[in-house]
Amino acid sequence: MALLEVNIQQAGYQMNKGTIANIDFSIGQGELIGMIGANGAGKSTTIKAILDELPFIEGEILRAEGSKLSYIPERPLYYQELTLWEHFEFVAAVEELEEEALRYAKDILRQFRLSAHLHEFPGNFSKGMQQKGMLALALFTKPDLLIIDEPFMGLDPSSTKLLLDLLEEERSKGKGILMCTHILDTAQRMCDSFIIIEKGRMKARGRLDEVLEQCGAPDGSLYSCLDLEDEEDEE
Ligand SMILES: Nc1ncnc2c1ncn2[C@@H]1O[C@H](COP(=O)(O)OP(=O)(O)OP(=O)(O)O)[C@@H](O)[C@H]1O
Repeated sequence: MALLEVNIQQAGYQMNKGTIANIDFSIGQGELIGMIGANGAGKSTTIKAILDELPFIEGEILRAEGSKLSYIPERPLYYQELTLWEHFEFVAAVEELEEEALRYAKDILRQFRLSAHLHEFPGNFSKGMQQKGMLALALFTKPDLLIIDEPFMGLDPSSTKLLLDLLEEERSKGKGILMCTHILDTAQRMCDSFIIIEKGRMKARGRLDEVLEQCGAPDGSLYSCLDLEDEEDEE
C-alpha cells in the first residue's frame, strides 16, 4: 500500500465548517509530491489534517503500518531550554534511536555548517540556521515519510542546494515526501507530481502535464495553475 492515503471530505478549525474539502491523494515510496497554492489556499490546513491536529475532520487518513513520519513546520519550533545538540539527544532518547543516528545527525549538521553551534540555543540562531536545524532534526530519525512546509524559507543558495541533494537522496532510498512550496520553478523541476489547492479545494492532481491540462493551461507552467488573485484579502 501507499505510505499515506489522504481522503478528506471536509476539515477545519470549527465544527462542521470546512476550511478544506474534497482533497484526496496518496504518496508512494520514492515519490516526491509538491503541494502548491496561493497564500491562504489551505496547504498548511491539509498538513494539519494529515497530522490529526484539526478540531474537525470528516474523511480518512491512512498510514502504512509501522511507517515513521517526520514533519517540518513552516516556522521552526525549538525548546527554549535545550541547546541544538540536546534536541538531537532528546529525540534520540525518546525514539530509542541507535548511536548511528546521532553520527548521521552530526554529518548533516556539518554539511549545513552548524557544527560550531551545537552547544548554543537555537532561539538565538538566524532564521536560516533555525530552518537547517529543523531539517536536520527531521532527517536524522530516518523517516519513511517526510512532510515539509516551505523547506527553502530563509536558506542561502548553498544550503538550498544541499537540501535539494538530501531530499533527492531520501527519495532514492524509497522515502515519500510531501512538500509545500511557493518556489515553483524548483518544485516543477524536482517533484514527480503535484496537488494544486485553491480556496480549500483540490483544483488539480497528477504529473506536471496532467495538472497543466486540468488547470486549462497545457502549454503553461505551474504559475498558470495559480489564480494569483486568490489571496485572503479578497472578500
Ligand atoms: N488556526 C486557525 N484558525 C482558524 N482559521 C485558520 C487557522 N489557520 C489558518 N486558518 C485559515 O484557513 C485558511 C487556509 O490557511 P492555510 O494556513 O492552510 O493556508 P496556506 O495555503 O498554508 O497559506 P500560506 O501559503 O500563506 O502558508 C485561511 O483562510 C486561514 O485564515
